[in-house]
Amino acid sequence: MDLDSARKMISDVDRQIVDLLNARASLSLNVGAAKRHSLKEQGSDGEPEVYVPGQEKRVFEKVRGLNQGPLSDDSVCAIYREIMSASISLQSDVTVGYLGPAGTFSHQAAMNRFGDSLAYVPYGKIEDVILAVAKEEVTYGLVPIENSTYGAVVQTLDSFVDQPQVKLRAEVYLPVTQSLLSRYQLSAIRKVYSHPQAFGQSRRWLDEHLPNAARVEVSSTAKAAELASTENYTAAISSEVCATLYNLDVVAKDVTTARDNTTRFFVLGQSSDLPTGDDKTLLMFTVDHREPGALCSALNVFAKHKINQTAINSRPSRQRQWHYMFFVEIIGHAQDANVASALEEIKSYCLDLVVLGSYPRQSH
Ligand SMILES: O=C(O)C(=O)C[C@]1(C(=O)O)C=C[C@@H](O)C=C1
Repeated sequence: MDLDSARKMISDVDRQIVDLLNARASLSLNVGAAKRHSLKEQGSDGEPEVYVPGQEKRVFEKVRGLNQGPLSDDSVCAIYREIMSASISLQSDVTVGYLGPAGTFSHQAAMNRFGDSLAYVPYGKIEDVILAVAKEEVTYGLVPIENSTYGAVVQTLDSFVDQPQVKLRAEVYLPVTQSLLSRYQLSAIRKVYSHPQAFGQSRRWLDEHLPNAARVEVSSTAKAAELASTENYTAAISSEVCATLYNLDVVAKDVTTARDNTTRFFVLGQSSDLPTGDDKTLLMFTVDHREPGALCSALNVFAKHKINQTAINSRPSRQRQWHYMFFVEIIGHAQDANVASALEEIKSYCLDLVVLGSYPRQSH
């Protein structure tokens, strides 16, 4: 086939693609209308949930299965990410809050999950993102919950204690590579800015290569890059995206201690999604520590109902001295029969129990 004929045929296919995209978009408007109608029938005049992670997971699985190439599955999914992003924005003006400024890993995770068609709102602190969701200032919020190298993000856990009404809607995994960014050579760097999590993930590299540089903690890795772009003899542990955004050089690429360094985020909203058959649930509770074995009795309830626990974290309760808030993640949806009965039973061992939400399990 010659060049002109190939381009002519591409142009014909483009016409069909645009028609099909718009046919799909019209159906998405029908979906939006149907959601509103069913809410009204239930007696609510609230706004329906536009972002439905369970349905998106089904769409991605479906298109992967349909794909015969030559496009890779990842390319097809990236295109579908944008199709569904546009579909969400047609149904409603959705805003997503994240820990800013632009270029943070939270920003990248939010863009990966929601695509280009939505409005993103940066906040200075994780607490402020969660508060913005609680006050319905934004439709959804995205916050980091744990890093595979450095562990739990305690600001997020503590903010759940302060805003227990927000609901988890989805989980997102993002591979994270930290780099040293600066306008200076390694030997000239006197001070390094970063977020405590990023310092934790690259401590060994810094001990070895910049043992005498002061380490100054700031609210995000993007903020660190912003500071390194203005202050003399400084550097930032940050992402390569920030090198471009803040006009810095990548002095050392990938200074992260562990390979496969990954951060997990939660998407927060006003409600959780319906069960998909492959979900996880995060609970938060305190137990009366004067009762011998109280925590053990509570956790045993899950074993009894054959429910797998995937994570446990604790934080000081900040209400009763030497009491702890436990965060337990289990396999299953709060509406699954076995989980619902376990939750009923566990209440008798807990001083307070909050189901923070259920969300479709994502591979990572
Ligand atoms: O099925 C829905 O609930 C939709 O809103 C449609 C749709 C899609 O375009 O496929 C769009 C957004 C949701 O997050 C999931 C799917």
